[in-house]
Amino acid sequence: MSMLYSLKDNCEQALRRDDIKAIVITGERGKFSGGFDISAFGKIQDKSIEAPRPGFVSLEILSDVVAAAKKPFVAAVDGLALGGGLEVAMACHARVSTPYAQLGLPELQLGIIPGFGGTQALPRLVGITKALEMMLTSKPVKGEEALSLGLVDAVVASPSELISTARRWALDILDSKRPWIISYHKTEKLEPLGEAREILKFARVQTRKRAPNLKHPLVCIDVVEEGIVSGSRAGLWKEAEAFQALLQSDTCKSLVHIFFAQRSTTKVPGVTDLGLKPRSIKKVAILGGGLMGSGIATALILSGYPVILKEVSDKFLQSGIGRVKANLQSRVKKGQMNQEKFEKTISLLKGALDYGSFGDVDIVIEAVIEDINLKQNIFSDLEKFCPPHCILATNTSTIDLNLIGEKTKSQDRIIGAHFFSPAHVMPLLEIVRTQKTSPQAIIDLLDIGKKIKKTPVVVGNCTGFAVNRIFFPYTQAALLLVDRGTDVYHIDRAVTNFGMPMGPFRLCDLVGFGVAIATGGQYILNFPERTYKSMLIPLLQEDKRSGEATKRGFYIYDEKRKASPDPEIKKYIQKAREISGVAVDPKLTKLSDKEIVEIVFFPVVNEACRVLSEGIAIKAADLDIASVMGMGFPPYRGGVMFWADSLGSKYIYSKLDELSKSYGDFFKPCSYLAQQAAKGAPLSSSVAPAPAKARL
Ligand SMILES: C[C@H](O)CC(=O)SCCNC(=O)CCNC(=O)[C@H](O)C(C)(C)COP(=O)(O)OP(=O)(O)OC[C@H]1O[C@@H](n2cnc3c(N)ncnc32)[C@H](O)[C@@H]1OP(=O)(O)O
Repeated sequence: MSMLYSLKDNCEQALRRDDIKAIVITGERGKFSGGFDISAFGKIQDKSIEAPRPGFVSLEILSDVVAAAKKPFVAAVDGLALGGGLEVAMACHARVSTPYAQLGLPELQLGIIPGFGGTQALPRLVGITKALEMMLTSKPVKGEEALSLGLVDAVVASPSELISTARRWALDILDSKRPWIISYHKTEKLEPLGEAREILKFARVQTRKRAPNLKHPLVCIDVVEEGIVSGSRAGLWKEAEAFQALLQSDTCKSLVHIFFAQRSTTKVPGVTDLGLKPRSIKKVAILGGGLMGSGIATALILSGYPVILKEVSDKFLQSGIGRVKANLQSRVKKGQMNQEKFEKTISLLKGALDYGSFGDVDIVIEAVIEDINLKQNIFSDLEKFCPPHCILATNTSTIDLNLIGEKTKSQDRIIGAHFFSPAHVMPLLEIVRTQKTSPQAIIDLLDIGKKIKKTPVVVGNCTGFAVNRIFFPYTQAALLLVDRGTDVYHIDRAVTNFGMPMGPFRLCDLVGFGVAIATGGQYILNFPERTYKSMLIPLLQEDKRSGEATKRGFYIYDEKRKASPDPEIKKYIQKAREISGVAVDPKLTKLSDKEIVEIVFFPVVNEACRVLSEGIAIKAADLDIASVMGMGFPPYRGGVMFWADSLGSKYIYSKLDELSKSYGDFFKPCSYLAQQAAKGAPLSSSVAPAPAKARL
């Protein structure tokens, strides 16, 4: 906040001083500004600091001091100019940037709208369509594009020329050699009113479709409209008031939590605080060219890692390489990659049918089928053929790492690198450590994760690790409901309306029942007391309905992969009930959406509590990130634990307790949840790590 006051003081002082003719605003160390201090949001929300009065920055400083100044202001932009940073730059009379500068208004991803005049200045500089696109997607533009859009006035070839060019530009404005432009008064880029209204209407329709649960993108559109219809001064007022109101919203609180939670996943006590440096990884080997292996290979070569892809036969190898090529081709088709980059990237991939070229690999990632014996043999081979420093990683999604490494003496370099399918697209990387995994191996994998642009979450070793373990009860609860009378499609609708990308049954179809049954087997083995055994999936599977790949599962699929409900499903449900001896419960046939969401997600919360209290997850915020990035839990609800805390541990405990009395131990609240509820404490309070022997 003090930064804003000093900006005002410095500007006013510069305007008073006779020896200053013009002002250049720039940033330090190659960065203009990342915007308003997001950590202050929480302090404003809990009232430990006072929010600046509405309009203090946008009207009193940027509009009335900077834009209205009698001396020219020019922004010299290098590196990032985001949010409030870009808004300061847009208040200036011109902007000069470097080619690599990134300019954007990403406030919407924090649940707010630009609050320092951005909703008014940006449409006037780049037109309404582009301004809305930049704000609604939160995506920045680079120097050259900013120049072609009119967001900056000049791009210098190198950062060394930035300040001198900006100074010259400011003096040229003073000497009337260049125009003196007040962004808020510019109108020529604004589309005529009728057209503007059409653009805004279209944007509203799209926004409602894309984010039906979110209000703030619509508020942003309203505020832009106010400026177009009633002038930028009115727009600035409306923006200031809306900004203050949105700052207090649950959506903003949740998204700010996600922002910091995402950045805190790389801070692992006892690992990242030891002063270790990541070792250089020059060569990676991947075992298995299936869906996962080829996705991982794609992610790695896209970030410049040379990769050897090993398969058991030439046929499998060629199809693995083919999959990687197809992944890259899809980028070429979307215009995200040119042919030259394609050739360069694919040249980093080499195929292998034996371990001959493994003598100098720095990390191996095993991605073969989930077969314990096979994995054990592979790891003992790896120990023979790879150098002693080589990290031995497995992409298993459920199997205990201690079992996988049982036949080796390399337990310190065995680690889990659990990617999510499709691995080159999904942002999460679950890094699994055992009691023996060395901190250096974790540091190296964290570094690879950062380079391939994944968000890593470091977790302990157990069946299902963190993500799969907490989401297993999700499908289980849904099956329990269906067995007792709730409609399959109502469950999927309720869960999708809540904000998940798809409901549990549509997800099952997508993943395929083979995987669901295999994972289920692991759970029955390891957590028998809380695994719900429905016959529905095995019955469907028996009838060759295995999900989307077979065009039939809980839904039926047309040629374009469009899913439609299938009335036939009732037949299977009836049969499943008969086999299990389960009766329809009339209460469960008419549940509200809210009740469905609670019954499906509270067991997820319960399992997340176990994962946390057993020390599998380091902190609750990691589970929030795991749920958002691994399963698509809506980020604007803050992740599974944050959402649970917004409802309260007491409430969740009482609901689960009630459900367990009617429907069994599947719902039984775990001791950590019971203990937090008894204290009335949040579930995300820090927990003392479980004793080492409790961890696998
Ligand atoms: C009124 C206005 O309209 C309101 C606003 O301006 S809201 C703010 C708008 N700005 C943003 O949303 C930008 C948010 N920041 C980012 O997107 C990214 O941090 C970035 C692109 C600036 C840099 O990314 P990257 O180089 O990967 O570094 P990253 O790890 O994210 O950030 C470095 C550190 O700066 C912190 N940080 C970055 N931007 C911050 C901000 N605006 N406020 C507070 N802290 C910030 C991060 O939390 C992180 O802290 P840590 O080292 O303690 O974990």
